[in-house]
Parts: sequence; C-alpha cells; structure tokens
Amino acid sequence: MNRFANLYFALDATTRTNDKIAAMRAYFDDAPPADAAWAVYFLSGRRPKRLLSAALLRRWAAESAAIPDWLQEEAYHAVGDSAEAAALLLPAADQLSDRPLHQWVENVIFQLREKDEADQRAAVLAAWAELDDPQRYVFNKLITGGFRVGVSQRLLVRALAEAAALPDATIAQRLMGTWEATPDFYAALVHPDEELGDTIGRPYPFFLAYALEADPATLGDPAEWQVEWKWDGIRAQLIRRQGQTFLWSRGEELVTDRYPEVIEAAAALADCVLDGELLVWDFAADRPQPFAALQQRIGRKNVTARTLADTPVVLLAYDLLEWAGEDWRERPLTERRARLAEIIAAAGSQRLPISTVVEAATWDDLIRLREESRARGVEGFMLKRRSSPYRVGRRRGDWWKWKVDPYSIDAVLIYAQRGSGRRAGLYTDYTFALWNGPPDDPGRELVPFTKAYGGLTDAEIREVDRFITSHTTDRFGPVRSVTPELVMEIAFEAIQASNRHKSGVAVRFPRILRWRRDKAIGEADTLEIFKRHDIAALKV
Ligand SMILES: Nc1ncnc2c1ncn2[C@@H]1O[C@H](COP(=O)(O)OP(=O)(O)OP(=O)(O)O)[C@@H](O)[C@H]1O
Repeated sequence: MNRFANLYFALDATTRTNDKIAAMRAYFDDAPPADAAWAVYFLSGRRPKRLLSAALLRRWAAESAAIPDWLQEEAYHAVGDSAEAAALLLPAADQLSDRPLHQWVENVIFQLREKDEADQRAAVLAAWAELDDPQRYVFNKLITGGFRVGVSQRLLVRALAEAAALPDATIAQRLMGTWEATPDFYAALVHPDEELGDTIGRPYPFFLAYALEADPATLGDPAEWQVEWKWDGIRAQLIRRQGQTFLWSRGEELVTDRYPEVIEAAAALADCVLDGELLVWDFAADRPQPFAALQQRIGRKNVTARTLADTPVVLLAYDLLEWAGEDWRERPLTERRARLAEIIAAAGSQRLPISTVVEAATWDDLIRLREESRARGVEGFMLKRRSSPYRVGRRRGDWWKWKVDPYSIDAVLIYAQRGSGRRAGLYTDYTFALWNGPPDDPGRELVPFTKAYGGLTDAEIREVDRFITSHTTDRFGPVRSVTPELVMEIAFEAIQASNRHKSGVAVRFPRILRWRRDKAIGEADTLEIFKRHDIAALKV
C-alpha cells in the first residue's frame, strides 16, 4: 500500500507526461504482479463503488480523533475533501504495517461490503491504525468511491508498454474488455507473446478524434477526406465472432444485454467487428432521436416490449475493424468503408444502418451543409482522412470532429456552494437563473435553470467568492443564495424539455464561457429563448 500511495502522490505532484510515465514504470518494475494488477485496475479508472459514505467516514475520524462534530465540519470545509480531512484528523498510526496493496484491496476494502456498520467501523479504525497519512488518504478515497488519478489511459498504456518492452497497441488491446485484477492477468498483460485467456469477445481500442479548431481549408483537398455527420449517441463496438455477438460501449462496458434489438439484428452479420454509434432512431422521419431518448435506455437492464417500441435503438456503423477473423485496422479507410458497405447491405437490417457519407466538392459547401446539423439532430461533422488506418486512442491528424458552435445564453448567478479539491473553501459551485418573462413585465422572476462550471480565471473565482460572502441573502445548508447581480454567459450543447426542472428545460454540458461584466441582470436572457429552438418537438 505504501508503494501505491507513493505512486499516487508522485502522479499527483506533476503534470509532466514523462514524469508520470517514469513514476508508473518504476512502480511496475518493482511491484509484485498481484499488486501491479490492482494498480492497473485503479489507474485505468476502474474503482470499487462507494462502500461507505463520506459522512460516516468523517464521523468515525472525528470520534477516533476525539474532536467535536463542529470542528470536524470546519476541517472538512477547510479541506473540502472528506477523505483528506479524515486522513488529517486522525492521530498518528500505532504501528505501520506494510501489507501489500492486493491484501488491502481483497482482504480489507472489498470485505467491507459484507459487513454491517459496526463491523465496518471496526475494520476502518483498525486499518487507520496501521496506515500513515498518505496511505490513509488513498484508502479513504478507495472506500468512499472517490479514487481518481490524473493519468490518461494512454499514459498508462505507455508506461506498461515500456515496462513490458511491447508495442503500445498490444498493451492497449490487452487492457480492453473485462478482466480480473489477478497476478495471472498482469503476467499475461506484460508477457512477450502469450495471448490473454479467452479472446472471443475482446474489443479493439477505440480511435478518438481531435476537435478541429483551425479553418478546415488547412486540411487541404476536401477530396482526401471522408465527411460524416457527427451523431449524438453512444460510441459502441459490435463484435460478431464464431456465431456470438458482443456489444461494448466506449466506456469499456459490455452492454450486450441492454440492446437486444441490435444483437438480434447482428445475427445476420458474417464474422466482423464494427465501430459505430448507438442511437434511438425515429424510423418514420428517418433521423435520430435526441440523446435524451437514448438516456432512457442507458442504465436500463430490464428491457420491456414497451421500451423497445418507444425507444428503438440502432447501431449506425461507421467503420470496419475486423473481417473474417482478420484485423483490418491497418488498411486505409477507403478499403474498410467499401467492405463495410457490402457487409451492411448483406445483413439488410434497419437496425444496422451505415453512417452516411456527406458529399461536397468544396469546404465552403461543407460549411453551408454543416448549418443543417441541428435540424438533422446531429452535432456537426466528423472528418476522416481517406488514406488513414484505424488508430488507437486519441491521435491528432486523421480524425477531426468539427462540431457546430454550442448554444450560449446569458444567465444570472443566484446560488453558490463551496467547491472541493483544489478550490476547496471557495464558492465555485454556482446555480444560474433566467427570467420567466420579458423585460417590460414588472412581475417577472428569475427561475433557476442550470449549474455550470469552468470558464473563470482564478482571479475571477476569488472575486466571485468575495461577492458571494458579502452578498448572501439566505442559507440552506451549504448553499447560499445571493443578491442577483452577476451575469455570466453559459454554453451548452443541447436542450431538452424536462419536468424535473422548474424552468421546464434541461441543458447538456453547461459551462461558463465568460463573466459578462458588461451586462446588467435585466439584460440576461428569458426562458423564451428556448422557444426558438422548438424544444417541444424533442421527445423526452
Ligand atoms: N460519424 C462518426 N464517426 C466517428 N465518431 C462519431 C461519428 N458520429 C458521432 N461520433 C461520436 O463522436 C465521437 C468522436 O469524438 P471523440 O473521439 O473526441 O469522442 P468524445 O470525447 O466522446 O467526443 P464528444 O464528447 O465530442 O462526442 C466518437 O466517440 C463517437 O461517439
């Protein structure tokens, strides 16, 4: 555990890619395979679900440090993070143990699940007595489900590839799909040639895009690019091998059971692996339904006939990764696309359509066509170099996403709450409101509409924080309501009708674009603005 906590803090201490890779590499060179397997598990973003609430953890820490609740609450507000506050409050450990990571995970952490609260408390107190501050912090994060490390999958892959002296792509693929964090798994992961266990359902790593910020003309001749609509669904890989079908989402979750209509249609496919987008399709209008419709299917394991009828899902295929048992990823896109078209035509299922290629002779034509995106229910274009292979991970150069500009709106800050982590102690969590009537309506009110983050500089955040503490009008638990004075521009990607929100709408990916010091609250937008976007037409 000590070694893993050191790794965690080494990764946290630097933003330099090479230092992060070196820290992981040093860990993998040293750690026993049983520990390395768990490290790979956690570093790749897998983590146990919350086993205990943060509030319980803080209470036990306060009890064992013999401090009153109010002081514990203050400590929490000052630090802004329960795991850290608890780790800091505790008295020094009696006797440090150096039990390896895998024993902590398997014999202590996962065992908490089976215990009642009294036994959990005893186990956690016993653990704290054996751990120093950094280890306690990691332990606390793991049991409260808050463990996050600042390394991307790509860096992890590079560190493992260096440790194993293997190509990055081999490691990336061996990490895909489901696996157990066992010593055997780790040994196979870094083994020079051995294939990992059962590979029939194993997906390929997804190729990801970069956002196109430059003028598209910088990409050269449009004829070299395959242009597709950027669909707003869920990225998925459909695997058809030896009569079996597997469906993986980009989050590396096996979702085969969630979309039975797609799986049924896939029975008509010859052996192949397809990359594509899961979408709820409106067959009458021959266009996708908004993401909100798909959201109703995402978490649902129990798919009823009604659900299938109301939210019919398709896999819109856009690439071919494997054909008749052969890996096709190195072949140029044109070749993959041509074969994909044949495969889709042969399957002949409306559940397995192909992503349309948008034809245009010039970039200007494309700029004009892109204006149709919102009306078509898509997010813009994907540009794919016709000669390119299908690569691993996010690589610049061959796949660009060229999205339509986000919506933006001017809203008024009305509630605030303290943030956590780096900005603990400052009010950084804001709720914004819009007017429910036009400026000449004296009775109009501000209606809360969304939370939004990001977009402000550190100096602005401090300034807003001072404003909030000096303009608080009311408090509800940790939330303060403030005099409506500050106007900020909020961007978002899509709007949905919602009866859960007082404003009647919910927006997707809201974020602060800038502080509009030049606007008074009377100039903020009204809910009316959404009418322009015909939200009533969205089926949610
Ligand atoms: N025609 C298409 N070809 C490839 N990807 C598409 C297409 N239409 C929609 N997509 C989606 O766009 C994403 C491409 O952008 P990126 O690889 O950056 O993923 P992302 O981070 O999920 O992006 P975003 O959040 O912008 O959708 C894919 O993951 C996929 O879900």
